[in-house]
Amino acid sequence: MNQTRPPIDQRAPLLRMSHVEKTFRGNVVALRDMNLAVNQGDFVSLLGPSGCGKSTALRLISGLMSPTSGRIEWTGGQSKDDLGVVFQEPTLMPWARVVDNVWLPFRLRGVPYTDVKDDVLEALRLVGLEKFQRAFPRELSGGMKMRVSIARALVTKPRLILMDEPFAALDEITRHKLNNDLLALREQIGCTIIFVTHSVFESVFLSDRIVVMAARPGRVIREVQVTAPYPRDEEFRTSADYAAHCREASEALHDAMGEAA
Ligand SMILES: Nc1ncnc2c1ncn2[C@@H]1O[C@H](COP(=O)(O)OP(=O)(O)OP(=O)(O)O)[C@@H](O)[C@H]1O
Repeated sequence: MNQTRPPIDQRAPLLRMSHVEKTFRGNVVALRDMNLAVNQGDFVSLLGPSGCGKSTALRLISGLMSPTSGRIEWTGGQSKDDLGVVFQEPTLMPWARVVDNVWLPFRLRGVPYTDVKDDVLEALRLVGLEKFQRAFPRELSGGMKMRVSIARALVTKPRLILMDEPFAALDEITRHKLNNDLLALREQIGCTIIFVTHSVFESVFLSDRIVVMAARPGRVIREVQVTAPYPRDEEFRTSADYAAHCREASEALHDAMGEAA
């Protein structure tokens, strides 16, 4: 099913971080006065130098950690079905078949496989792996393992998918392919994504909003909107519009690095 997304300035609010601070033991201020509003259907990239708090922001949103101060609020409150998470490593269970890895979020909630078989197979179809449902992770390439991880994140149809540098460890060609496929997937299911990356090129290709962060303390210093329409394909990757957005995001990143103490 293809989803139509409202224009970027007309989307309904989903999540808001207001004046969030996170201080770790030893007085490490990972984030200070972090403000971020995410709306339904957004593809937001968090782009910034190493140590600027991108992963900390994701962990706070996921509820794995609590902020030292400030608020993180979900429209309509948060439930356990609201989040899917994809990490840099696919984190699959090596002893379990693909289909059982994707069933995991349901299994953890005590939902039998037979109740959600259609959802599991649909998630595998969306990532192009329906023929590999009986395979074990060791039989798959790095890109295929990442697709399983993405299928597991979206199988419960979460309101928000968090992706922490999911393609950083993959070769360039696989990464481009997965970037293309992720956008196609988003067109089909209309999900909202927060995507952490170090790569200006990847952030411009994927996102409609790039939130540029600076370090020490981690905070948002600028937002770049990528106004190019979707679907985006190889033609966009070689266009003047893409190059112009990459330049704008690079300059913002350069400023962010200059702002680090
Ligand atoms: N559990 C922790 N205890 C202490 N300090 C931490 C902890 N987690 C993160 N930090 C510190 O907080 C800061 C932000 O870390 P974080 O991993 O969020 O940055 P990042 O932007 O995701 O970095 P990278 O791009 O290198 O993954 C860093 O200075 C890091 O050392």
